[in-house]
Amino acid sequence: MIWAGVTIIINRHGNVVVDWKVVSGMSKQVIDIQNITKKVATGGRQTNLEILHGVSLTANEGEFLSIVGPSGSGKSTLLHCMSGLSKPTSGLVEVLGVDPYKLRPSKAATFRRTQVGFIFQSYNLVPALTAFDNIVLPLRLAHKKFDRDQIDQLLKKINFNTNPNNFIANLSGGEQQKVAIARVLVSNCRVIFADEPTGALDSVSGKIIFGLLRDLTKQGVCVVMVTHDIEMAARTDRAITLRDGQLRKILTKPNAQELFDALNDEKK
Ligand SMILES: Nc1ncnc2c1ncn2[C@@H]1O[C@H](COP(=O)(O)OP(=O)(O)OP(=O)(O)O)[C@@H](O)[C@H]1O
Repeated sequence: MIWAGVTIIINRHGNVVVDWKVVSGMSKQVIDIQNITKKVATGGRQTNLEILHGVSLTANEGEFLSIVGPSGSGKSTLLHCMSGLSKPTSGLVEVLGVDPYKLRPSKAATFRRTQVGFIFQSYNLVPALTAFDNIVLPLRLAHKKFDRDQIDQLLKKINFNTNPNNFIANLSGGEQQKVAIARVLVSNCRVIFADEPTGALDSVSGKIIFGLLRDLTKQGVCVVMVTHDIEMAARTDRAITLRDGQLRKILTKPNAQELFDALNDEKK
């Protein structure tokens, strides 16, 4: 059904999915996932656990999208499937017009290095390198030039108040998270997937990081962020709620109360 420029889809679980692809005057669609499921093998038994049950979603350039939901609802799994890191069991994924699961390994590596950025819950830093070398690693791999002063300025901006020549093991959790964020901020990618990017940060640093991600969206970058922080999700353009591996609600320009109610309703 197409209504007022928006496609409304009822998926096989009876959930309403809003497809913004055709909204008039909106910017270009950069993420399109259709009806994805994800099953994983569990334990020693030959049984599969289905974590995602037919999730469909699109996002546009310059859009800040948040994914909220209770622990274990499938947020990280969805982000990994969307971003090309974990192939869904079924369904379609397109990022920047490309199905990342159909790329040859070398092309997939280039795509991940140059077009999309990831801020992982577990930071995914290289322990044998310093903070600075971790930040510039993707740039070096892509043979891109970088300006040391600009990186130092960025580190100052995000309150990274320790020596960037320190090795990762000698940094606090929050400092490691800032390194992971800085690595993505300098990469000039067009889509950023962030899994609880401010989870280990003090509230001032969290606000600064959110502001920097918001600035990137103003330059056309699409940011997809998993978060437990309702106040932060309330400052994104669109929030989706997930429960038991299903997309439940899509809230455009949500406010904190709406989000709280949406998550609380799900518990009833
Ligand atoms: N490889 C796996 N094998 C077995 N179970 C898994 C696997 N990956 C995820 N799960 C389970 O799937 C569910 C969803 O996990 P996921 O990490 O996506 O949830 P989440 O919403 O991101 O949780 P949180 O908010 O706690 O980070 C959880 O119950 C988790 O234990």
